[in-house]
Amino acid sequence: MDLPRPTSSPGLISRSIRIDPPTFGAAFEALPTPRTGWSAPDDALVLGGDAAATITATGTDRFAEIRMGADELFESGDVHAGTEAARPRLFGGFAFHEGGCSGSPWEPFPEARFVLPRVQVTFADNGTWLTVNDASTDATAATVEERLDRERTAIEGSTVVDDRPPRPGIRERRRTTDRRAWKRSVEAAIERIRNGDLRKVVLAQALEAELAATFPRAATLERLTAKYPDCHRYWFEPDDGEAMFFGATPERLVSLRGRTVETDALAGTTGRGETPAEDEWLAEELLADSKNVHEHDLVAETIRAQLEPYAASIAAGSRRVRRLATVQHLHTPITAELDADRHVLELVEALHPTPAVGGLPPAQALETIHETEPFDRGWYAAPVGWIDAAGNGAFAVAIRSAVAEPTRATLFAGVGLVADSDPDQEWDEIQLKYRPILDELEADR
Ligand SMILES: C=C(O[C@H]1C=CC=C(C(=O)O)[C@@H]1O)C(=O)O
Repeated sequence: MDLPRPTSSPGLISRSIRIDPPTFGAAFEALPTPRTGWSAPDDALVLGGDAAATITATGTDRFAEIRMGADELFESGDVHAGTEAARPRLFGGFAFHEGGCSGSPWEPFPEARFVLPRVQVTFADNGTWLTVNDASTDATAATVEERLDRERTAIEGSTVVDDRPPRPGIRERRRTTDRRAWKRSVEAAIERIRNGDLRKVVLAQALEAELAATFPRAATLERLTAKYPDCHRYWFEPDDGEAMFFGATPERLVSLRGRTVETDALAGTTGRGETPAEDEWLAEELLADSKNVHEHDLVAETIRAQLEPYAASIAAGSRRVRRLATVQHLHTPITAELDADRHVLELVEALHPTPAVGGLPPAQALETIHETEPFDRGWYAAPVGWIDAAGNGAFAVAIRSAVAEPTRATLFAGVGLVADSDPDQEWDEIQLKYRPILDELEADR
């Protein structure tokens, strides 16, 4: 952890001011690297640049280590945030597996990494805010305020025009898993399920796309942000290298505010129709389909059971259909009141991986994933989100995601398998789940 701070230091100093709203592109380009971003249906759009503090961790204790680092960072501070959305928050995520992030394209990504942006632009309901955070020993209110003035000049004076470069186009595609290998893997998993020691497993694939032009970061993220307002959108540039992990996920892992918890069971999928009537028909069919309902209910029941040890009460809504741009999912919203004050990372650790991305029983499912998938999941399908000084936070499951390098993108998508899954249908479902990112890579026609 990189937090030099003697006891005499005031700790974290944070100052915010309201600024004239820059365009997304101007703010993104003006921010120092490595950049971080977060946007959710009930939250402001936050763009972060550089790090006032970076907390990393590895292994089974990674959740507790990040929490200890956050508690230390937030222990004392001189904070004038101006608005709630601009208060100091650590943004980051975890690897799916402990010991993950070994192979390409994950080398630059630690197993867990959270960043308090040094410079942050927050597009909130009550205006656009510029924030400077500093946790170094020589920081004073005066140096932070001077930096804020300089950053304001840089962002408001940014000459970046909002020219939205075209989508890059794809020169070549490479799959980690061809159709034959996929069929074999799915059949083996189904056999294990039928033999009784596994109830459900989520198997994923990766797709590497060589791009015909440089990946346009700002334009892609701006388009994803605008196109998926109902999803959690996120991006993380690691300290080293030129990679960026990003995506727009419909799946919330957990959010905690005070003692109120909100989470979602999201599993069971069908496509979108050509017309509203066809959409409706597909949705009705999904709600009545026993394979999808079983796949979904395993997730909803497990989330409830995982929350139970922490909750004074839990309530689940009715199973419904959540319609997204390219797919429709079965969705059960779940809320809980905690029995005591807790940190959001306790809940993240208890819930990850839900059977929407892992399986049941967890140990057998993870073993099947390890044995079957010929690539490293890295941060795919893992928790990404934020934590604040009070231990509140919001985390999403990083699906519908990719790692972008200057001229290459690696996309990830998975499907839940139960006893009566069909390999061909599951293959098609994976192709649909690549769409949100692929649509941003394929050349404009
Ligand atoms: C694992 C993924 O989706 C999960 C979330 C919703 C529906 C799912 C399904 O129906 O298989 C998956 O459990 C993915 O998109 O990579």
